Amino acid sequence: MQALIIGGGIGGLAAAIALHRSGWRVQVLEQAAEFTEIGAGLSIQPNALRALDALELGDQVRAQAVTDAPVGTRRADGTWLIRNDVARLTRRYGTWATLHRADLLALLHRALPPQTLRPGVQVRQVRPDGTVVHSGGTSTPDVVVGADGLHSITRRSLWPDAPAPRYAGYTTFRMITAAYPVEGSVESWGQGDRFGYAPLADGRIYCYAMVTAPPNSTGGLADLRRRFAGRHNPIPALLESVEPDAVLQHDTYELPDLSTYATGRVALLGDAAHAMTPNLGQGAGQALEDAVVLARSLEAARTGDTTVVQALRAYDRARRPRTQMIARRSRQLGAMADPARLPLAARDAALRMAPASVFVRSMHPVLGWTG
Ligand SMILES: Cc1cc2nc3c(=O)[nH]c(=O)nc-3n(C[C@H](O)[C@H](O)[C@H](O)COP(=O)(O)OP(=O)(O)OC[C@H]3O[C@@H](n4cnc5c(N)ncnc54)[C@H](O)[C@@H]3O)c2cc1C
Repeated sequence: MQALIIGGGIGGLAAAIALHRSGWRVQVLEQAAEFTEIGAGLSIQPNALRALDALELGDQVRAQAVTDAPVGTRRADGTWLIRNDVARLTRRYGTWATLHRADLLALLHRALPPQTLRPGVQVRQVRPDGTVVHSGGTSTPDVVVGADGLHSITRRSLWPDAPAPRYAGYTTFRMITAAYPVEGSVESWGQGDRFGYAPLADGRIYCYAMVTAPPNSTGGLADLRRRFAGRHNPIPALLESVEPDAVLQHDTYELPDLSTYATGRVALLGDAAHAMTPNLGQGAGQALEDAVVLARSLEAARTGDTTVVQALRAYDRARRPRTQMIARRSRQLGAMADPARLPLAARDAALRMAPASVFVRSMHPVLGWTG
């Protein structure tokens, strides 16, 4: 039984590992000449780490990550909005981790035999019968997995009526600064903007900012330094140490809910199925969960106990409600930061009325995945 995976990002490589381990012949087609990730950090929440454990990669991730750093949320003046008891959180939900995206991708890449990976091959069309037309010819595998991201050609080929990605209302900046002492993994909420920082294992700091703005309207590092100049420490210092070409800036899009993640012998996975806003740090985590569940659903098809079509329907039933719930919660959390929707005073009052941690509470069913 042969599985063809379109896209070699975190989701595609994780799916390839899960399917390869359960006995499928796997090919990953990746349009880029190499399997690479952008220069940014990644939060691995407890549920995502459990999915990596299911792929037998959790310990390698823990070894390369900062785990269970103190987490909290500050107001723009530096006073604490939420300060979490990390020991309690870890006991309740499991370990948190932050690592460099490239380290995670390299680790996934190493777990696959080289002959499964085909970089430099671009998919041009996926036909309803599961035939994949690409720059290297055509392929007719037993199952096709579209793990090709927000602008998925798999989705555009076979879900022609699916709604287009929509603008989430803010620009996102990501950067890695030089080593700097920080108190843990912190988010600072201002009016219409947020700034986050978290240590990486080598002492450097992964930073991100989200600024409410119309699309194509914000102007790079200079803008960012001006905007956060009066913010509490260490934010201005972190921004001073950033090299201009280390800043990744892009308008943030999310995918409206699809009515199914599977059609015939083709399934969507990761951002191709459910690209979500980054507020809960769950997009890659959900792609990892998808990969584990997809391989389990397809196991019965590999052994002949069910058909691929039925197995992919089971995958869709298992994954769509959860991923769409998480996308909704992530959107709601992002809306709290938008002063046009919730003025600052009302937001802080709402947060004060929920003293434990609205963030952790909103994440409770999200983190609770047991596979
Ligand atoms: C600002 C920001 C911060 C985030 N932070 C976090 C976080 O902390 N934690 C977390 O869990 N998630 C986070 N996410 C979400 C996470 O980055 C994504 O959900 C995840 O990377 C999606 O992985 P993927 O493999 O589904 O898609 P992608 O990473 O988009 O990979 C798709 C791959 O398919 C390839 N491809 C596309 N089209 C074709 C084609 N036609 N032919 C062949 N190959 C093709 C692409 O080149 C690419 O390699 C964040 C997202 C953003 C925007």
